[in-house]
Amino acid sequence: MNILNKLSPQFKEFLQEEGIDEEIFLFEQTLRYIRIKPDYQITFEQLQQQVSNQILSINEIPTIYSLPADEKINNLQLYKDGNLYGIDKSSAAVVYSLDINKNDINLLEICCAPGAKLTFIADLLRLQTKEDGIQRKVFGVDISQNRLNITQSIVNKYKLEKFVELILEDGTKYKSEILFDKVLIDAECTHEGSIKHLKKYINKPINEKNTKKQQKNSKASKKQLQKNYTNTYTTEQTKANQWTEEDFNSRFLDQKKLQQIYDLQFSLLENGYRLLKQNGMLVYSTCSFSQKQNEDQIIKFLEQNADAILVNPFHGMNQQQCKSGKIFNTVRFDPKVSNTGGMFIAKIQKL
Ligand SMILES: C[S@@+](CC[C@H](N)C(=O)[O-])C[C@H]1O[C@@H](n2cnc3c(N)ncnc32)[C@H](O)[C@@H]1O
Repeated sequence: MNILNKLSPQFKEFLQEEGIDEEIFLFEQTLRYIRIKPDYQITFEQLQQQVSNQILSINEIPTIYSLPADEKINNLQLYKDGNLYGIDKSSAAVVYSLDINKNDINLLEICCAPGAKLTFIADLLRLQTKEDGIQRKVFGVDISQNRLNITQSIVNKYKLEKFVELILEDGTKYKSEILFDKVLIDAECTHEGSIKHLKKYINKPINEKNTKKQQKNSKASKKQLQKNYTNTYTTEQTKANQWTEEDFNSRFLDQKKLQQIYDLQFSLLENGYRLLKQNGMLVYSTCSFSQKQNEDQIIKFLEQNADAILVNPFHGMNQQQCKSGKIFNTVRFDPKVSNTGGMFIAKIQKL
């Protein structure tokens, strides 16, 4: 059955209002992506033998490879030993756009869990430290304890503890005594760019979408969240990517909740920028296709911050596989063009 027929009229309305082409949901991603630890010594022939004979090198981003979408990685020895990670190419590109180099000592990622980008950043810092002995760190802030627990276990698995500090905090309020060389804000968003995940939800029969157990969990975790935080609009289920119907509706269809997310994104941007050193770089990314959550946020931010300028996120990277955003110097990964999940990337320099 055509998946477009399964989208609810309200969801279609959301897509229309946000200027998102619903045909995007017809796209089937045929590739998945992996990352090899940057200093792990392995030849391409060995990767073909140990991972898949269909592995391909992604030339634009070092250490990233593609596999057919249905290849599993969990049983691979390289994965078990902590030398191989699963990461979408669009997420790897977000880290690549930070252009991490020897001058970067302290980095900050706000909205860091479950840590796909954070562990990539930490690996690149570890590599620099291996060369010159100078200790470096990425500070990861997230509002969800559950998701930070998952992040910590990934950090431990990949032995990156010395290069990562995790902080349970609202990213709009986080304060620090140091300013950061680079800041990544991988902002909470409506997530409809994660098409693979959204399709799983849309394809579920309606009675599976909102089981009693999920409803109960959802209520319990909502209470917990209300106890801990005041400004979040998501439940622990959505944060663990196990959406209930209620989560789905509130994420896309409730105008008040949508406004809350726009406000949250802008406050994250403001706070991240406040924590950035002069001449430092801030990258803002979301996995939403929505202009209101992407370009509009950046335009408003630039209007209010005279010392902020937009710079090209891809210092020399071949941009054939992604599209320009709706304003100059921003980038969009459009699944139909890039064979990845959706992603928006903007890079701002503080003059
Ligand atoms: C898109 S996910 C981040 C993915 C992550 N950067 C990665 O690459 O694995 C968004 C995250 O924002 C977090 N979040 C939501 N509201 C927040 C807030 N006010 N402060 C900090 N984190 C928040 C959520 O808990 C969630 O983990």
